[in-house]
Amino acid sequence: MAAPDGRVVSRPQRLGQGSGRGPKGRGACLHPLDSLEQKETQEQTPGQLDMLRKAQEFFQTCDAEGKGFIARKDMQRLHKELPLSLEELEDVFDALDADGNGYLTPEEFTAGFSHFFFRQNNPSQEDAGEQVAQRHKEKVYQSRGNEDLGDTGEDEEAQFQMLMDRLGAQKVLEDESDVKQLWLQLKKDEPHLLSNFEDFLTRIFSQLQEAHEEKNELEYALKRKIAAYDEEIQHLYEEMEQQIKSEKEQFLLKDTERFQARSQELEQKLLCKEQELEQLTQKQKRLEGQCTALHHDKHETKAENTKLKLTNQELARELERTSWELQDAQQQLESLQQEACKLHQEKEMEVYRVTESLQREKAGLLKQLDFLRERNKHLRDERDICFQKNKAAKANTAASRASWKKRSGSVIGKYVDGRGILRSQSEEEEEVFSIPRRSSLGLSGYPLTEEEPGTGEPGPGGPYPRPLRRIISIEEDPLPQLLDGGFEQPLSKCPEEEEVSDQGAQGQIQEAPPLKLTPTSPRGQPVGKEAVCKEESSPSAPDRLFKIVFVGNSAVGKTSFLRRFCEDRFSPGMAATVGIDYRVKTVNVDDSQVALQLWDTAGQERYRCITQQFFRKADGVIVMYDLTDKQSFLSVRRWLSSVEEAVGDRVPVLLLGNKLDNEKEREVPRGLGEQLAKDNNLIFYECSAYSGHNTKESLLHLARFLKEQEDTVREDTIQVGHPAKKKSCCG
Ligand SMILES: Nc1nc2c(ncn2[C@@H]2O[C@H](COP(=O)(O)OP(=O)(O)OP(=O)(O)O)[C@@H](O)[C@H]2O)c(=O)[nH]1
Ligand SMILES: [Ca+2]
Ligand SMILES: [Mg+2]
Repeated sequence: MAAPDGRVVSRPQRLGQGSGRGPKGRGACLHPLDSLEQKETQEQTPGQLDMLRKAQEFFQTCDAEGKGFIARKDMQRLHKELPLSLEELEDVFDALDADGNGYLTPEEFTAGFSHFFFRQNNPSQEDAGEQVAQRHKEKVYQSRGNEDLGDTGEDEEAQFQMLMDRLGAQKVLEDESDVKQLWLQLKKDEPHLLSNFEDFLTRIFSQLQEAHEEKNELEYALKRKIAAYDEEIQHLYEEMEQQIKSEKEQFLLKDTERFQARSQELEQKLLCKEQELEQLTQKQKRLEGQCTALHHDKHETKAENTKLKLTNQELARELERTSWELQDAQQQLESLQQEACKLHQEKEMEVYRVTESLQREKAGLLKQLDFLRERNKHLRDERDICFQKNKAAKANTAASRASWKKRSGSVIGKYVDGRGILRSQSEEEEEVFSIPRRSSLGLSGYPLTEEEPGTGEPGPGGPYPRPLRRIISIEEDPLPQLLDGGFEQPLSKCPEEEEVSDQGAQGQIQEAPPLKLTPTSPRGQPVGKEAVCKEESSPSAPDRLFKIVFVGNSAVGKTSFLRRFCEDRFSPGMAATVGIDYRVKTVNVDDSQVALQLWDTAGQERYRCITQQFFRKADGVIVMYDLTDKQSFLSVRRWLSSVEEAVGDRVPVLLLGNKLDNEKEREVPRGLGEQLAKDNNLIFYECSAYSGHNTKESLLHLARFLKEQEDTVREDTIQVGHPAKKKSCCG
């Protein structure tokens, strides 16, 4: 080991000696050498390391500037220091520049150093150097074989490794074993061929090296290309990324915009909804408030209701109690009213009686007075005549006197019942009628037949007993004595009148035929004051009497009408009727005498209850209204119902519209009266008491109707024995 070490070491020493600048350049380039050293330490043997160190020193000498590589001019600078020409240095550089790129890396330099160094030292005898080396090698092998066989193998191994290193086989050969075996074989068997083999190997490896480097270059180019491609791809990728990013951004922008628009829209909607919600909430709150208020009200109302109910119940109880009390009170009141009414009626009747009596008395007295005056005059005349006439006429005068006594009895019986007035009227009258005067009360038209039975005086109506003084009502016949069989001489046959008639003084009164007795008739024959009615006095006594009641409002003209009918005259400014009055009038109806007892009632309200009582026994009723006074017409219905109330509908009714003469002031059209009459089945006339229009016609119509009705009843009673039906009076 020492020998190869020494030899290998010697060559660098020489080189170092030759250059003499080893230590100087050594410190200039440490770094690449350090890396080399490390590598070499791992792979190279110590001899090789030594040589490598030498090579490195030389490399640093060449690379004076410490660039890390040696350029061609660096090598040419060694021309002065080395015993080599410029061309030779050029050749060395070219030989060392294995990859031919124009500069030498430390690896290239180190690899080619040894070989070239030896050839440099022996440029003319290259083979000789090789031979020397060969010999040296052989010597090494021999010494090894001789000294230690084990050491020989190792040496050979080292030699081979060196060769391999020199050739740079590690870079191109993976398995060195075949080459090694062949080398060993050749060394053993043909050592002279070894150098050839080594040359061959050198060439091979050099070519291989070249190929390898080419490959590396290609690889490098490829790598660069790949890098470029990669770069391009990267670029493209980046571009694409950029594009994608921008697209994405654009999309995002659009999306965002859309989203924003949408969100704005939604926000708007939300706002709207929120407002609506707010409104609704407010509404709800309001409603809730109302609800609460209502609830509260309801409660209050309920409470109030309950209270009211209780109050109501209390009130109802009170009402019931009160109504009971009221009923009691009413009953009491009713009884009191009835009592009062009764009292009132009694009082009224009393008043009426008194009034009537007074009136009648007055009227009777007046009439009596008239009559007596007449009689007085007549008697005076008679007396004068008597005195003047001779005695021959005396008998005649006596007869006349007897006759007077008899008539005057009847006549005075009618009018006079011993009235004191007569005396006061005239002394002569008193002389003539020396009758005791009595006061008498009665209705007007009452035939005053009352007479003291004890009076010796042959008074009027002498033969009858004097009846009790009383009020005549329609229910009683006012002249019963006249209808008596005992009464033989009716008023109409009064000798006075006869005489007057004879004498032609009055001339109007006709002698009535002898009274016919009609026992079948329930009615007496009336001889009322109006029987003296001159014009209407019928030739014969009436064979029937009808009582007719006259009603109607005050001032419609009832009294005027009766006056017109009975006396055929009209006096304006009549006083209102007081109580009740009556007149009798005999009329001729279909050849029979009918006496009409006409009851004139007072229309004033206060006499109504009296009037009412007169309906009951009436045969007919006349209801009168004033056709110039609407109110009187409107009252007709009330009058009709009063009549109906008292007698039902069995009595015929004559409806009269009076004052036809005053057409200007008419207020009730004729049609209304007609309609009312038609509706109530009445006889109807419009008349005038003033002009006398329709006064007789209307009453005759009623009288005829009553007569016919009575005839029918009579016939029915006799023939069939059934009650007759009421005839319709109108039409
Ligand atoms: N123009 C005119 N006036 C009349 C007529 N009939 C009566 N009068 C007047 O009417 C007024 C009342 O007449 P009366 O006959 O007293 O009336 P009454 O219906 O009897 O009245 P009471 O007795 O109160 O019920 C008097 O002034 C009459 O002159 C008539 O036909 N024509
Ligand atoms: Ca090179
Ligand atoms: Mg009257």
